[in-house]
Amino acid sequence: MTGSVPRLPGDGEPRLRVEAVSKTFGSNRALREVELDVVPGEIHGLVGQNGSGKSTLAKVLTGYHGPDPGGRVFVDGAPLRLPVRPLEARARGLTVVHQSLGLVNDRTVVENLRLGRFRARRMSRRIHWREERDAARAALERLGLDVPLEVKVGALNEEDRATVAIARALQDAQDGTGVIIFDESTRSLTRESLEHFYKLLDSVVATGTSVLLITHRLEEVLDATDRVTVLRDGVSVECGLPTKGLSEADLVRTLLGRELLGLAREKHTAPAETGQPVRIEGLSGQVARDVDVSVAPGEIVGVTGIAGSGHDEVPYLVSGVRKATAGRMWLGGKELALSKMDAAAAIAAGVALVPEGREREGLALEMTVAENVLLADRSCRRGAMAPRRRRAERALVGQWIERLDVRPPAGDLPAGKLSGGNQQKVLLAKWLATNPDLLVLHEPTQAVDVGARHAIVAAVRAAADAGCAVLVSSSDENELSLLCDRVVIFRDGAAQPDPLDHPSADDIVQAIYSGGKRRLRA
Ligand SMILES: Nc1ncnc2c1ncn2[C@@H]1O[C@H](COP(=O)(O)OP(=O)(O)OP(=O)(O)O)[C@@H](O)[C@H]1O
Repeated sequence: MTGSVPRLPGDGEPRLRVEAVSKTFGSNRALREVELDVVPGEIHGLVGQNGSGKSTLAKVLTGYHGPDPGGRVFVDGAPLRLPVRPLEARARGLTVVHQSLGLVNDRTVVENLRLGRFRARRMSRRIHWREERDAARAALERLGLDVPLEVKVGALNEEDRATVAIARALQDAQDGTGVIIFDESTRSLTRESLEHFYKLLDSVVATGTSVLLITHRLEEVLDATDRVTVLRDGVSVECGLPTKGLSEADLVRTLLGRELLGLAREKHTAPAETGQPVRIEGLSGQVARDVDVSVAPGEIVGVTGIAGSGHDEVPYLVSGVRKATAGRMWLGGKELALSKMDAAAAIAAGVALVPEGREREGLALEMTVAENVLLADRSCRRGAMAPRRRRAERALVGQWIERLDVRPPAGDLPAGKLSGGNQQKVLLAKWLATNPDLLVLHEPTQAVDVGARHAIVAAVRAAADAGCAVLVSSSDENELSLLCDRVVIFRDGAAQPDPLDHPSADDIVQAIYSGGKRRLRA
């Protein structure tokens, strides 16, 4: 099937054609003669395991990385000079929207829309704000939407943020031209704004502009895209496979090159013999109020809700990263006042937090994978003679790399050189290696591929089985269903009574909305 390109929405010249593009970093060949063909007016998925080369391809196409000699890229039939010049790519309508939508929160909507495009007056070099506002308004009008131009982006709701990001990417393309690449941009969108996002994409592709969507959410690929290209170890093993009629199992098989074992589909059951539970009582923060949750050793408890319901505040309040306004926690026979506890005190008490957004929090990107894994491990800093200690450390790092399938499996590589999903695995390894009493996870599998998700689920379950209490805050019902013994639903800051016992993903969505699960595209 490789290379055969069944074209879907529009015929004629592909909007974007990639031929034999390769990229090598040192001894690592991240892309190997990749082929890709995006036709006018389609949403085209690009999927692959962590480290398979998706972001590298997006970065080559927008000029961040120069490719190896030999490849070719065409936009609307005409060749694009390689290495790509970013301004030239933009002028040809090829733009990228990065993870987390790439917005600057403390800038206004008009500044975000026009950043990098401001036209200064010839003599005074001052920005002509009226023209900039007109251009920004026109960009939003193309989507048929109105967002206040002078408001700071950080103050917008998620739907408006998504609108601004798409309008910004769209403004350089004439109607019916151009390709917008979304590099895991839907990762941090909530369930509600995801629906809005896909409606906007439908209106974008209806004009003939095309979309290349990079994502790990396979259900999203099957729901929202017309065709999909699959990268495996830098090779495009499927090019433009129609998604209609494709099952998730087929897609997983193509992506991994093997069947996925059913391990993660089995329910986790907390061991019957447990010690004292971790009890959290009267926890309040900015949104969360008067929350009581208890997690027994060996148990995995999830917290979830719609955006703004307070569940995503819980990990940071119980780990001392944000100060609670009230609340107490009983852990390992000790009582802790959560309004006084800081992060160092939480770590000393046996709490480990794996936050979301690994680039910002938790990983030292310039340090090696091994150094990161060992950074928080209290046992490694003590005792033994240097050579013995070094051997023990090497063995420990090797075990974690193997257990979580970190790729490439090289402890001496700077963490910043790993792909996004592999960084997530290193961050998890770093905290699992501390053998915490309470492991707190926020969106633990957000950036990881389907195979790595299973490795992470298995590692978290193993920690629970060894007696750790696990608290997971997540907006992903599939993840919660795979992991959790119980799930607590949050509404308006309050934890609802009667947690769901071993719920399915649909049970969770239903409990959150008291309604059915909706498809992303009609
Ligand atoms: N700047 C860099 N220097 C060295 N190696 C790199 C660099 N960027 C990426 N790589 C390597 O290139 C390969 C592809 O990485 P890339 O980030 O493109 O993967 P990805 O498919 O986007 O993964 P993920 O889904 O985890 O984001 C990986 O082996 C990665 O370690």
